[in-house]
Amino acid sequence: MLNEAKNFIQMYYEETGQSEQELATRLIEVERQILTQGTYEQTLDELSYGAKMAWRNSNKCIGRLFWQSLHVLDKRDLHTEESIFEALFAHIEYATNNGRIRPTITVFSAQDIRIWNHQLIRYAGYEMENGIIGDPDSVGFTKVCEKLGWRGNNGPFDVLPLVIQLKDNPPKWFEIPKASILEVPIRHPEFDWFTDLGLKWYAVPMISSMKLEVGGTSYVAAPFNGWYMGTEIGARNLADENRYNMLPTIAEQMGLNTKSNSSLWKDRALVELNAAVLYSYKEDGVSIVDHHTAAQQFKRFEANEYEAGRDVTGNWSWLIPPLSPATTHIFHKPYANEKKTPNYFYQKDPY
Ligand code: HEM
Ligand SMILES: N/C(=N/c1cccc(CO[C@@H]2CCNC2)c1)c1cccs1
Repeated sequence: MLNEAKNFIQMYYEETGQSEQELATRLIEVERQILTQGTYEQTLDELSYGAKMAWRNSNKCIGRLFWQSLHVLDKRDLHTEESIFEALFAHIEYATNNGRIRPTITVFSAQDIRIWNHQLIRYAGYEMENGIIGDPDSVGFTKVCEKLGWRGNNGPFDVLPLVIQLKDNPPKWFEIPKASILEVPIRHPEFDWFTDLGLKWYAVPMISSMKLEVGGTSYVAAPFNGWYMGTEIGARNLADENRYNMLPTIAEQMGLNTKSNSSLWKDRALVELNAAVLYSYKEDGVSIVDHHTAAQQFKRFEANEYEAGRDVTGNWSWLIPPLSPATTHIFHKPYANEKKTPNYFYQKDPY
């Protein structure tokens, strides 16, 4: 830990232009804390900058241009389920901001707290005799919630409860108040029948299953949000066969020949679904970015990093969008997938 701490503090002080003297003083204090207590407490500034560096180092993220504008909420002093739930509530409200989404992370104390949700807001999935209702991706976690006593309405868009666990205590669940959950009904700019599909999605993606590693400290409960890139909803969540699988229905409504691959019915349905998602979010004033704009922003990120004398690392297969990937510059160049820290990492599910 001492080594990782020193490397991080060194990098942080150099990047933020603090003096050699300040660096030396801080390093002595950090070393003293680690040698006497086995760990050290990062200052709010160190933690805040570390969380931003972790975003900058996230190889799979196309949205990294805005890494310096991350809002960091320090909740390392909370140690009861109720206070933590309140803080998650506050995160949802603050990040949503009535649609003008603020990229935000809330950092809870480094140990003893786990959030069981994959995302703070996500739809339930129910396995029924003749198929799945809701989000198939959520079937496992929905069963866990039902085992804890939660009951949904067996609907396609039931928002799951927040589930948090302190130490080895039994996990506790809390319903998120409906007023805090901003959703967007999906309609199409030309096809009036689109509304009748009854599709909607939630405004803010808030990942709560990853850990934040900064200077040798693992923050295993550190939910973070940005805004969506439209393809995540339109080309995956509502399109994948093992998600909401909407392409056949949309193609039929469009009058396309779904019996022949070469009619490109899937591709035509996919484009209209993605156009509908972008149209709906924009009309409701909810932040979203199309994949072309996101790629251009990523190109600016690459230029900024070059100016700063840093190598850009990336995971090509994740950085290219799932719709029209070759229309972006990303598709046509390689990226080194080198893992830098600070960063966000997967961790094993607590259930
Ligand atoms: C501000 C708008 C943002 C946009 C549009 C954006 C976009 C994306 C997209 C499209 C992905 C791929 C997701 C997938 O294919 O399932 C991704 C991955 C990721 N993003 Fe961003 N992002 C944003 C902000 C952030 C922020 C604020 C953080 C953290 C502070 C972040 C950290 C990550 C990480 C860690 C991954 C990889 C997740 C994994 O490995 O499963 N992003 N991002
Ligand atoms: N737009 C986003 N998209 C995602 C970012 C990270 C992860 C995910 C969901 O990842 C799941 C696991 C692999 N694909 C789906 C989505 C953001 C979420 C939080 C901050 S930005």
